[in-house]
Amino acid sequence: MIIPAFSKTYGQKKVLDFPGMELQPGNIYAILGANGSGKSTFSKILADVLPADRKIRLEPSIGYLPQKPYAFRMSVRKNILLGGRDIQKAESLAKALSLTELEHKRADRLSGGETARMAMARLMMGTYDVVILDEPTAAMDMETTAAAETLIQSYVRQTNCILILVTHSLQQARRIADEAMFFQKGEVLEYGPAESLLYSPTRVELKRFLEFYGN
Ligand SMILES: Nc1ncnc2c1ncn2[C@@H]1O[C@H](COP(=O)(O)OP(=O)(O)OP(=O)(O)O)[C@@H](O)[C@H]1O
Repeated sequence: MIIPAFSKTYGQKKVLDFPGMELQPGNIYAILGANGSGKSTFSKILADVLPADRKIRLEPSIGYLPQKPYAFRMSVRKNILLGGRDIQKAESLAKALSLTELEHKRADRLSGGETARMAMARLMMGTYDVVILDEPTAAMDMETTAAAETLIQSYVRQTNCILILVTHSLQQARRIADEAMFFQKGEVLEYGPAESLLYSPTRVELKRFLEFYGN
Protein backbone atom coordinates (compact mmCIF):
# COMPACT_ATOMS: atom_id res chain seq x y z
CA MET A 1 0.00 0.00 0.00
CA ILE A 2 1.42 3.35 -1.03
CA ILE A 3 1.26 6.20 1.47
CA PRO A 4 1.72 9.39 -0.56
CA ALA A 5 4.14 12.17 0.28
CA PHE A 6 2.74 14.98 2.42
CA SER A 7 3.88 17.85 4.58
CA LYS A 8 2.61 20.05 7.40
CA THR A 9 3.52 23.66 8.03
CA TYR A 10 2.52 25.90 10.93
CA GLY A 11 3.10 29.56 10.06
CA GLN A 12 6.54 29.55 8.41
CA LYS A 13 7.69 26.34 10.08
CA LYS A 14 7.51 23.00 8.30
CA VAL A 15 7.04 20.46 11.10
CA LEU A 16 6.64 17.42 8.85
CA ASP A 17 7.99 16.41 5.45
CA PHE A 18 7.00 12.83 4.77
CA PRO A 19 8.55 11.46 1.57
CA GLY A 20 5.88 8.85 0.76
CA MET A 21 6.41 5.15 1.25
CA GLU A 22 5.13 1.70 0.39
CA LEU A 23 3.94 -0.25 3.44
CA GLN A 24 3.25 -4.00 3.53
CA PRO A 25 0.12 -5.55 5.06
CA GLY A 26 0.74 -7.84 8.04
CA ASN A 27 3.63 -5.71 9.32
CA ILE A 28 4.08 -3.58 12.42
CA TYR A 29 5.87 -0.27 11.74
CA ALA A 30 7.39 1.44 14.79
CA ILE A 31 7.61 5.23 14.56
CA LEU A 32 10.43 6.53 16.73
CA GLY A 33 11.75 9.98 17.46
CA ALA A 34 12.23 12.58 20.18
CA ASN A 35 9.47 14.89 21.44
CA GLY A 36 8.34 17.25 18.73
CA SER A 37 9.87 15.23 15.87
CA GLY A 38 6.50 14.98 14.07
CA LYS A 39 5.26 11.51 15.01
CA SER A 40 1.79 12.58 16.17
CA THR A 41 1.41 15.02 13.29
CA PHE A 42 2.17 12.15 10.91
CA SER A 43 -0.39 9.91 12.67
CA LYS A 44 -3.09 12.59 12.76
CA ILE A 45 -2.76 13.38 9.06
CA LEU A 46 -2.95 9.68 8.16
CA ALA A 47 -5.98 9.33 10.41
CA ASP A 48 -7.55 12.35 8.69
CA VAL A 49 -8.06 14.31 11.91
CA LEU A 50 -5.56 16.96 10.76
CA PRO A 51 -5.25 18.36 7.22
CA ALA A 52 -1.88 18.20 5.44
CA ASP A 53 -0.59 21.26 3.58
CA ARG A 54 -2.13 19.85 0.42
CA LYS A 55 -5.07 17.49 0.50
CA ILE A 56 -4.07 13.83 0.20
CA ARG A 57 -6.31 11.00 -0.87
CA LEU A 58 -6.10 7.80 1.12
CA GLU A 59 -8.16 4.89 -0.13
CA PRO A 60 -7.66 2.45 2.76
CA SER A 61 -9.87 2.27 5.84
CA ILE A 62 -8.03 3.63 8.86
CA GLY A 63 -8.42 2.85 12.56
CA TYR A 64 -6.87 5.40 14.92
CA LEU A 65 -6.10 5.30 18.61
CA PRO A 66 -5.05 8.82 19.63
CA GLN A 67 -2.54 9.59 22.37
CA LYS A 68 -5.40 10.71 24.62
CA PRO A 69 -8.31 8.39 23.81
CA TYR A 70 -11.85 9.45 24.51
CA ALA A 71 -14.10 7.77 27.07
CA PHE A 72 -17.81 8.24 26.33
CA ARG A 73 -20.01 8.83 29.37
CA MET A 74 -21.42 5.31 29.49
CA SER A 75 -20.28 1.89 30.72
CA VAL A 76 -16.98 0.35 29.64
CA ARG A 77 -18.93 -2.45 27.96
CA LYS A 78 -21.02 0.02 25.92
CA ASN A 79 -17.90 1.95 24.99
CA ILE A 80 -16.29 -1.22 23.67
CA LEU A 81 -19.44 -2.14 21.75
CA LEU A 82 -19.30 1.24 19.97
CA GLY A 83 -16.43 -0.32 17.99
CA GLY A 84 -18.54 -3.23 16.72
CA ARG A 85 -21.51 -5.42 17.59
CA ASP A 86 -19.91 -8.83 18.18
CA ILE A 87 -20.56 -9.46 21.89
CA GLN A 88 -18.31 -12.52 22.08
CA LYS A 89 -15.46 -10.56 20.56
CA ALA A 90 -16.06 -7.70 23.02
CA GLU A 91 -15.89 -10.13 25.92
CA SER A 92 -12.74 -11.78 24.69
CA LEU A 93 -11.04 -8.39 24.18
CA ALA A 94 -12.17 -7.26 27.63
CA LYS A 95 -10.68 -10.43 29.10
CA ALA A 96 -7.40 -10.08 27.21
CA LEU A 97 -7.03 -6.51 28.51
CA SER A 98 -8.17 -7.30 32.09
CA LEU A 99 -11.31 -5.19 31.71
CA THR A 100 -13.88 -7.81 32.68
CA GLU A 101 -14.32 -6.53 36.24
CA LEU A 102 -14.67 -2.97 34.97
CA GLU A 103 -17.27 -3.70 32.30
CA HIS A 104 -20.13 -2.02 34.17
CA LYS A 105 -18.13 0.92 35.45
CA ARG A 106 -18.67 4.33 33.87
CA ALA A 107 -15.87 4.83 31.36
CA ASP A 108 -15.27 8.51 32.13
CA ARG A 109 -14.32 7.48 35.67
CA LEU A 110 -11.51 5.13 34.65
CA SER A 111 -7.82 5.73 35.36
CA GLY A 112 -5.49 6.66 32.50
CA GLY A 113 -4.23 3.11 32.02
CA GLU A 114 -7.75 1.67 32.20
CA THR A 115 -8.98 4.20 29.62
CA ALA A 116 -6.11 3.22 27.31
CA ARG A 117 -7.05 -0.46 27.63
CA MET A 118 -10.72 0.22 26.99
CA ALA A 119 -9.96 2.36 23.93
CA MET A 120 -7.71 -0.34 22.53
CA ALA A 121 -10.47 -2.93 22.96
CA ARG A 122 -12.96 -0.56 21.26
CA LEU A 123 -10.64 -0.05 18.30
CA MET A 124 -9.93 -3.77 17.92
CA MET A 125 -13.65 -4.50 17.61
CA GLY A 126 -13.25 -3.25 14.04
CA THR A 127 -11.03 -4.27 11.13
CA TYR A 128 -9.10 -1.78 9.03
CA ASP A 129 -6.49 -1.71 6.27
CA VAL A 130 -4.30 0.57 8.38
CA VAL A 131 -4.32 0.88 12.17
CA ILE A 132 -2.49 3.73 13.88
CA LEU A 133 -1.72 3.47 17.58
CA ASP A 134 -0.22 6.65 19.09
CA GLU A 135 1.70 5.58 22.20
CA PRO A 136 -0.95 3.02 23.15
CA THR A 137 0.84 1.66 26.23
CA ALA A 138 2.30 4.91 27.62
CA ALA A 139 -0.17 4.88 30.53
CA MET A 140 -0.16 1.11 31.08
CA ASP A 141 1.78 -0.85 33.69
CA MET A 142 4.23 -3.59 32.68
CA GLU A 143 1.77 -6.44 32.96
CA THR A 144 -0.94 -4.81 30.85
CA THR A 145 1.67 -3.57 28.38
CA ALA A 146 2.74 -7.19 27.82
CA ALA A 147 -0.91 -8.22 27.32
CA ALA A 148 -1.50 -5.30 24.93
CA GLU A 149 1.59 -6.16 22.88
CA THR A 150 0.47 -9.79 22.52
CA LEU A 151 -2.96 -8.57 21.46
CA ILE A 152 -1.51 -6.12 18.92
CA GLN A 153 0.52 -8.93 17.35
CA SER A 154 -2.41 -11.33 17.14
CA TYR A 155 -4.68 -8.55 15.77
CA VAL A 156 -2.19 -7.91 12.95
CA ARG A 157 -1.90 -11.65 12.20
CA GLN A 158 -5.69 -12.07 12.14
CA THR A 159 -6.61 -8.98 10.14
CA ASN A 160 -3.46 -8.64 7.98
CA CYS A 161 -3.54 -4.87 8.51
CA ILE A 162 -0.66 -2.42 8.37
CA LEU A 163 -0.07 -1.37 11.95
CA ILE A 164 1.66 1.92 12.69
CA LEU A 165 2.91 2.08 16.25
CA VAL A 166 4.14 5.40 17.63
CA THR A 167 6.20 4.53 20.67
CA HIS A 168 8.79 6.00 23.02
CA SER A 169 9.78 2.52 24.12
CA LEU A 170 12.71 1.08 22.22
CA GLN A 171 12.17 -2.19 24.04
CA GLN A 172 8.62 -2.30 22.74
CA ALA A 173 9.78 -1.61 19.19
CA ARG A 174 12.38 -4.36 19.54
CA ARG A 175 9.79 -6.79 20.88
CA ILE A 176 7.06 -6.36 18.30
CA ALA A 177 8.03 -4.18 15.31
CA ASP A 178 8.90 -5.63 11.91
CA GLU A 179 9.95 -2.31 10.42
CA ALA A 180 10.88 1.05 11.93
CA MET A 181 11.07 4.70 10.95
CA PHE A 182 13.13 7.27 12.79
CA PHE A 183 11.78 10.82 12.67
CA GLN A 184 13.86 13.87 13.41
CA LYS A 185 12.67 17.46 13.00
CA GLY A 186 9.82 16.31 10.80
CA GLU A 187 11.89 14.15 8.46
CA VAL A 188 12.27 10.39 8.16
CA LEU A 189 16.01 10.08 8.73
CA GLU A 190 16.22 6.29 8.61
CA TYR A 191 13.79 3.59 7.59
CA GLY A 192 14.05 -0.19 7.31
CA PRO A 193 13.79 -3.52 9.10
CA ALA A 194 13.39 -2.96 12.86
CA GLU A 195 16.27 -5.33 13.58
CA SER A 196 18.85 -3.29 11.67
CA LEU A 197 17.49 0.12 12.69
CA LEU A 198 17.33 -0.69 16.39
CA TYR A 199 20.54 -2.68 16.71
CA SER A 200 22.84 -1.38 13.98
CA PRO A 201 21.64 2.02 12.76
CA THR A 202 23.39 3.84 9.96
CA ARG A 203 22.69 7.48 10.83
CA VAL A 204 24.70 9.06 13.61
CA GLU A 205 21.54 10.88 14.83
CA LEU A 206 19.80 7.54 15.39
CA LYS A 207 22.89 6.07 17.09
CA ARG A 208 22.81 9.03 19.49
CA PHE A 209 19.06 8.63 20.03
CA LEU A 210 19.49 4.93 20.90
CA GLU A 211 22.40 5.70 23.25
CA PHE A 212 20.45 8.48 24.92
CA TYR A 213 17.59 6.13 25.67
CA GLY A 214 20.08 3.79 27.33
CA ASN A 215 19.73 0.92 24.93
N1 LIG B 1 -1.16 23.41 16.41
C1 LIG B 1 0.16 23.58 16.32
N2 LIG B 1 0.67 24.82 16.09
C2 LIG B 1 2.00 25.02 15.99
N3 LIG B 1 2.93 24.04 16.11
C3 LIG B 1 2.48 22.80 16.34
C4 LIG B 1 1.08 22.50 16.47
N4 LIG B 1 0.94 21.17 16.69
C5 LIG B 1 2.19 20.65 16.71
N5 LIG B 1 3.11 21.62 16.50
C6 LIG B 1 4.58 21.45 16.43
O1 LIG B 1 4.87 20.44 15.48
C7 LIG B 1 6.02 19.71 15.88
C8 LIG B 1 5.71 18.21 15.82
O2 LIG B 1 4.77 17.89 16.87
P1 LIG B 1 4.25 16.42 17.13
O3 LIG B 1 3.18 16.49 18.16
O4 LIG B 1 3.94 15.79 15.82
O5 LIG B 1 5.56 15.72 17.73
P2 LIG B 1 5.73 14.27 18.37
O6 LIG B 1 6.93 13.67 17.69
O7 LIG B 1 4.48 13.51 18.29
O8 LIG B 1 6.09 14.62 19.87
P3 LIG B 1 5.81 13.84 21.25
O9 LIG B 1 6.85 12.75 21.33
O10 LIG B 1 6.04 14.90 22.28
O11 LIG B 1 4.39 13.32 21.24
C9 LIG B 1 6.41 20.21 17.26
O12 LIG B 1 7.47 21.11 17.12
C10 LIG B 1 5.16 20.92 17.74
O13 LIG B 1 5.49 21.98 18.63
